[in-house]
Amino acid sequence: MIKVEQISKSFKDTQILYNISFEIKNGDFVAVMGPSGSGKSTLLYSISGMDSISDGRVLFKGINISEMQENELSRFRLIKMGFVFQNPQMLKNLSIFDNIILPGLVAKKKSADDIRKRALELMKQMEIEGIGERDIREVSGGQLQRASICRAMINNPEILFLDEPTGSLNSAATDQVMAILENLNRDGMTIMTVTHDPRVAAKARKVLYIRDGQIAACKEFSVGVDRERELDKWLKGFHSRA
Ligand SMILES: Nc1ncnc2c1ncn2[C@@H]1O[C@H](COP(=O)(O)OP(=O)(O)OP(=O)(O)O)[C@@H](O)[C@H]1O
Repeated sequence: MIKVEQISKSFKDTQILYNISFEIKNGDFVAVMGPSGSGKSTLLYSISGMDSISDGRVLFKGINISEMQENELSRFRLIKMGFVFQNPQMLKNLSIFDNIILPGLVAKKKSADDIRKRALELMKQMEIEGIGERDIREVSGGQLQRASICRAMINNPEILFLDEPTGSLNSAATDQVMAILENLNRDGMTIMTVTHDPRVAAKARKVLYIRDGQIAACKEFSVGVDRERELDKWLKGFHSRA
């Protein structure tokens, strides 16, 4: 689905990403791990076109998104990609429900009725049916994050990008978000998430370890293995080589 070809990224004179290449296949679940400041978020934003790249290219189903003009790219992102951040970026003057449907109304791909139906379906799936009319300050962090996932899914994107989706959540809320991601991926959603949490990464099928702006290692889990154990072993070995 996404081919990342030798991308580099600099902010002014500082190079952050070096010559990164990899592929995200349809239905993949990729977790990006690595030390703080290694370039994980920059990688996510560079691949998704939220940030420009300095070199290389990103192909989304063969389309070179690195060459798109900003207005074309923002429409492309709105329709094809869903985004979830560590701190849910919801509008304060809208209810939870209105926040969820907003990208649907902006995209105008479906009628307002269909968008509302889709929102209700998603809220049911994420088990937050009852909170639609609430203000965003009247729900828990976990509920708000689940609402952000609904919002990210409202236009039926082809890929979901998440940046530390559980970073501000307690352990129960983290479990719920992890279960949601696992279910979405099982239903065919392609997912790429940046995470510090090995439990979240263990839900992925593939883990990229970024160090100093490069892919230092990549782990693909075989079917049926205890992923948490495998990942723990892999990360320990990796840290000892560091
Ligand atoms: N807009 C920006 N302008 C300049 N430098 C930036 C910008 N965004 C990120 N950086 C720098 O790029 C480097 C990588 O940042 P990035 O946020 O990608 O790291 P990360 O691996 O996601 O870190 P963390 O795990 O702490 O979130 C850091 O040194 C950061 O200071």
